[in-house]
Amino acid sequence: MRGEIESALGVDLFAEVTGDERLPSCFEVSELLSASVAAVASAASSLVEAVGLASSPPPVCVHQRLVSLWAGRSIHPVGWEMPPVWDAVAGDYRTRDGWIKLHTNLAHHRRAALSVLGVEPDRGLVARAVADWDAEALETAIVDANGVAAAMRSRDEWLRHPQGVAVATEPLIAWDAGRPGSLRSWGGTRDRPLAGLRVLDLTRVIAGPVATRTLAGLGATVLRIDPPDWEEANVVPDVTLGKRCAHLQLDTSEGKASLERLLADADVLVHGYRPGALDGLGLGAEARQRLNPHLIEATLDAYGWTGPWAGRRGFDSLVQMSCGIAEAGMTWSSRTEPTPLPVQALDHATGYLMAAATLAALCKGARGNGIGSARLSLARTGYLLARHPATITGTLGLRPEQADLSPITERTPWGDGRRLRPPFDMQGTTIAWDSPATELGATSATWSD
Ligand SMILES: CC(C)(COP(=O)(O)OP(=O)(O)OC[C@H]1O[C@@H](n2cnc3c(N)ncnc32)[C@H](O)[C@@H]1OP(=O)(O)O)[C@@H](O)C(=O)NCCC(=O)NCCSC(=O)C(=O)O
Repeated sequence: MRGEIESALGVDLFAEVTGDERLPSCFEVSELLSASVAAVASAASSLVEAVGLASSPPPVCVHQRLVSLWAGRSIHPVGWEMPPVWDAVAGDYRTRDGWIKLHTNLAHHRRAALSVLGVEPDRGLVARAVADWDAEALETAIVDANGVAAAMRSRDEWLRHPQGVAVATEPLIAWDAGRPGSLRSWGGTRDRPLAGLRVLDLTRVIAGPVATRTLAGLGATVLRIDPPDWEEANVVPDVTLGKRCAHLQLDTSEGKASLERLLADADVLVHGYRPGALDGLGLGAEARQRLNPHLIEATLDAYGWTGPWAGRRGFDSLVQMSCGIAEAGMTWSSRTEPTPLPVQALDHATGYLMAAATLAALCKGARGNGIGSARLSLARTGYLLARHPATITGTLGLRPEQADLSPITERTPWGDGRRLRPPFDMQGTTIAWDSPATELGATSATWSD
């Protein structure tokens, strides 16, 4: 696993991983997460050397227990509660011939699923309606209605499916051809290597936001943009740590002009709208390059960049259903219903790998080797994990102990909280977040107040 990540990234994974506690799974989930964070740590250390902040890459150390805990909830509220992870309808339902997962956390996706099923948002009504469908037919109908759902497939079925075939031929990290050019000097320090680096964040829910949260932990200024009506209450306290978050209506001329100004002054763009969505907003690759020839990009999608499902909306939990992970979990655990990974590991690993790819691209640029951008997908990360069945049964639960938590109280808009300690260390650098988690749209759409 480390070897594949190393060659995809083009950086030696020299970070030491400490601890051997593992999450329970039939796949090497904790190993995947640790290797992805080792990629971040190793690339960050290489960057410190590349930009002349140290004469050699500083030692880096990854804490497997903390990495695994970060894949659950990273904030531990004091006197308040995190909203539930799932809305009232989301979940696995029995079809005539198998299982389907409905992802209905976002209101427009819920409307799409319910309109296909022709029922009100009630689990019992949904279950009765789903039972009259075949899984793939319902999946297709919901996707055609711009919703999100995934039928449960076995790994063999996925490897034979045209999308599974396409994903298997994609690289873990697809680098573009690169272009000549130099980076703007952002003025990082040994303590905070990314201080002054501007990261524009057009990502949602977990995977992309984990990438930008990781860069913020190294000192980057991260500005996240969302449409004014976008809401992800169940993950916001976890993923907005260290970021500025602003609203922009990008399909208006003022909103687009604001984004163009932000893009022109950015160093990095991390995005996770569906492929083609930025083009639809008049901000396709050429336009972005014209606005900012120095811009490094890291992008993700759900199901890969080639094949019939390239462009399909998706989430980690759906990709796990499609690619055989939920079915393998069911057999392994002797349960009678789809059994996903104990955490949304495809999201977290893909997010860390996007952060690592950004750091590797900065390294390359700093060494005068041009400007490059990377593309990743949840499905390709899933393909990596599914080839690594666990040989040791993990037992780690997701409840942290006091020693796992930072002693500092984080003051959030929802109340005080304690954040997990950082999942890795780098000698001479403070891994920390300069601001607490915040509501979406809380700041102005500018690089500073
Ligand atoms: C997350 C999504 C499922 C959300 O789907 P959708 O709600 O249908 O969003 P889309 O990205 O397709 O965007 C819908 C449309 O809104 C437009 N759009 C986007 N932002 C704006 C703003 N600020 N203003 C105006 N319009 C906007 C965008 O251009 C699209 O236009 P049109 O193109 O004209 O429709 C999808 O973005 C996606 O599959 N992303 C790639 C994978 C990913 O990041 N998944 C979430 C992480 S996984 C995860 O965290 C998890 O498992 O949990």
